[in-house]
Amino acid sequence: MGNAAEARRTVDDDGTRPATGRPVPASEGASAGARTVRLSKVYGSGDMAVRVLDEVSVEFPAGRFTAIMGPSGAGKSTLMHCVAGLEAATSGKVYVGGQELGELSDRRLTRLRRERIGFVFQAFNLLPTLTARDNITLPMTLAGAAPDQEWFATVVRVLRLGERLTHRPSELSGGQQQRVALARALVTRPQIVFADEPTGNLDSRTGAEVLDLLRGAVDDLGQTVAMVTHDPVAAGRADAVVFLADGRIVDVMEGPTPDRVLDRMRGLGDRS
Ligand SMILES: Nc1ncnc2c1ncn2[C@@H]1O[C@H](COP(=O)(O)OP(=O)(O)OP(=O)(O)O)[C@@H](O)[C@H]1O
Repeated sequence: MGNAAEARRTVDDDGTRPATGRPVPASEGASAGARTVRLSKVYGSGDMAVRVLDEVSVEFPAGRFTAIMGPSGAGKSTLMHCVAGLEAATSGKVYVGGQELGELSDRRLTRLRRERIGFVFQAFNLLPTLTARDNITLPMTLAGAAPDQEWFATVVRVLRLGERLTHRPSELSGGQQQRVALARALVTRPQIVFADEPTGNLDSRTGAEVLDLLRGAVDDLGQTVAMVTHDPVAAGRADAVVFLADGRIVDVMEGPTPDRVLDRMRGLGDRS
């Protein structure tokens, strides 16, 4: 049996067990980076209701790099936003670590987002008046917490930002700005880092560098990463690819390669 077929077997028919790139022992659920159980998201109501996510059960295992792919409009960004606590589920559950997001007050949810989730967006969202160092430590400053100096030094070393800490974003190249954005996402040691099309706006060399960084964050720092992408080459750097179509998980591919990802996407009717 091929990897993909084997991976598919891990999805329960009734969807109650999260789809994942590998079988998950029952005891491991609580240590998962993040997972959803029968997550649905409906926008609008009545005749205008659109079911964007339909009972999605998926896991982003701790210490692994998972890509999310699917045709345009499949619900990838919505899934990411729900798991990151940026949007509320219509039904079903979302867990970050062992914490179910639906149980949290707005205040605690904001805190969890700030302390336990890292974001890397296409636009780097750096503050132009702050130095690289202050941009990186911004989440801690907002939380009134002091950065763990040893961890800060590790992140800065791995991302090769040591010489750049006093520079402002306008004094940095695109790739350097992206590294600062990634450092900011990592500095709180989040449970999971979400990357939304992190290579979308970049030339191929800088894009490859960003993928190296995400891969390195997983391999060298033990980080958990979930990345939405349209790019089979980017998805090929992940440990597993979760395929969404029409708001449902249709496949999970272990050990993806760009060719296999491209084939699968064609099978889903994607021509992009
Ligand atoms: N706030 C909203 N209100 C109503 N419909 C929405 C809203 N946000 C998203 N949608 C719809 O939900 C569907 C899924 O959107 P989503 O952005 O999650 O897809 P995607 O897979 O990320 O697409 P793309 O690859 O094009 O970015 C789309 O049909 C979109 O129009």
